[in-house]
Amino acid sequence: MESQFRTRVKICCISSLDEAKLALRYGADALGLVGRMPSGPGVVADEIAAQVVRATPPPLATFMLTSEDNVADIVAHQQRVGANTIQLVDAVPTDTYAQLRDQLPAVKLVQVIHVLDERNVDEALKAVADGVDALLLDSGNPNLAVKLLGGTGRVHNWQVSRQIVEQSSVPVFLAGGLNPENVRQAIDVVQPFGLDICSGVRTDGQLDKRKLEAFMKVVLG
Ligand SMILES: O=C(O)c1ccccc1N[C@@H]1O[C@H](COP(=O)(O)O)[C@@H](O)[C@H]1O
Repeated sequence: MESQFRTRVKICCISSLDEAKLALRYGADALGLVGRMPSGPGVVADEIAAQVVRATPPPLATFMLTSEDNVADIVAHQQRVGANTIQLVDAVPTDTYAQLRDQLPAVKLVQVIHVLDERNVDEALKAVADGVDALLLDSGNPNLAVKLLGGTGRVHNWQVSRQIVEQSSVPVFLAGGLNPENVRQAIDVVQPFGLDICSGVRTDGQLDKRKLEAFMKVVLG
């Protein structure tokens, strides 16, 4: 993206209609609904995710996080939830994006890249070349025996993320360990299109109004 009006915010790990309303009241542009995962704190039942999707007005986005890696399972997940955006949290075969576009033409595709080192720059640019609508750079490690695909509460190497932002022709979201204290620096260093946050605005797993307000104040001014 050459320019942006302001940094967009996705509030992730939404677990109820009340959390969705709170996030939207404080200015969220998108809500994240975490599907079944091998690990992580943010999973919500498909029925609740579908309720949140139905209650979310345009032009706001609903991101369905899926760890499924075959097209039929991803499409089935989307049809249960109805989200307008699919966030693929694991690597998928090259032709997956084209097949998803055929079957779900109105749904946007966001590929997560787990930033470990500079090799992830090529991985990110390949996903762009293969046809994703946006990238989301998160912390985690998909190479572990039990995959760590997000929701870590940890930051990664933002210099690598900055390189990806500079070279990507599609919008890039930054995630991983963001909070009200470090988000200003994250924006300055990485200059992402959008931010994505889960644990940094939560207390004991619940969306925390004070942390959310503090986070949004830094981002939106
Ligand atoms: O939250 C989870 O349980 C989760 C599990 C597997 C993949 C992604 C998950 N959440 C995503 O992780 C980012 C970063 O979380 P955090 O801010 O570091 O806690 C979050 O925004 C979700 O997109």
